[in-house]
Amino acid sequence: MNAPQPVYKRILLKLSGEALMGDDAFGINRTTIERMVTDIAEVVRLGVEVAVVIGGGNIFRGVAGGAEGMDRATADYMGMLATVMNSLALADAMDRQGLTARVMSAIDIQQVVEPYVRPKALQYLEEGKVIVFAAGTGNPFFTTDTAAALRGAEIGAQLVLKATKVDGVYTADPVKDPTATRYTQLSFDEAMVRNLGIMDATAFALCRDQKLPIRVFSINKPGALRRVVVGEDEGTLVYA
Ligand SMILES: Nc1ncnc2c1ncn2[C@@H]1O[C@H](COP(=O)(O)OP(=O)(O)O)[C@@H](O)[C@H]1O
Ligand SMILES: O=c1ccn([C@@H]2O[C@H](COP(=O)(O)OP(=O)(O)O)[C@@H](O)[C@H]2O)c(=O)[nH]1
Repeated sequence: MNAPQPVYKRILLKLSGEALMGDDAFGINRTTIERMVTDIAEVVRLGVEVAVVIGGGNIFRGVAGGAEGMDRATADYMGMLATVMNSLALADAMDRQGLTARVMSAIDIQQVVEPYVRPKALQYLEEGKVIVFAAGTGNPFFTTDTAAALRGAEIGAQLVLKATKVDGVYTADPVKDPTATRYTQLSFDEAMVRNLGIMDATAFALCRDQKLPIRVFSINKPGALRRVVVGEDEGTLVYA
């Protein structure tokens, strides 16, 4: 029997910063990042064009305790810099596994990474390189989930994949409410009306307006990314 073929040509993968910690209390866990890259390499080798947006919650978050008493915009810029660090680590791990990765930053930091230039990003994707979008949207008061929606729409991705600690969207936060049940699929309107905390409303609204579906799935489930890419039922689909 032939191996299943990908149903998407181009995807935008959002990796939670916190997931990079693995079981550590802070920072980047080597085994975890290598496992994530192995999963990404598998779908790249299926011929899928992959762009990644990575969060920064494992290092710094503008709204977290460590930022209490700080100016919000300043704290958010620190959060964006945290995503640059994660992006460098991720791209390095990709290069070590034989992928060609390019980091593009939404804020100017040219000695470290190249700036985000849309035509250049499209060219890299066509060449089979993996892009890591750093520094979120480049604006305070936003999140990397919104950056994933924005970049996903800009590069013409067919799907945004949100890889996170939970295995889908639940009726309530499953970490806090053990009676919560998982949706197989739901509409953006439903997700927003029910105020489901899995993603912020800005990200949901942008994807809804652009008719860009999102699939939420577990980052800890080996092979889950490949299953999503070949169209198997995995996690939760949020659709317009
Ligand atoms: N309705 C919900 N369904 C699933 N997860 C939810 C829901 N509401 C809140 N969450 C929380 O959202 C988190 C996933 O978002 P993510 O951005 O990856 O995490 P973080 O913000 O911690 O980096 C999950 O760990 C989960 O606890
Ligand atoms: O467009 C953006 C993206 C991120 N951030 C800041 O960067 C932090 C880390 O990103 P995020 O919380 O989205 O990471 P994740 O939850 O995925 O780990 C956020 O808390 C914000 O402070 C920001 O200001 N603008």
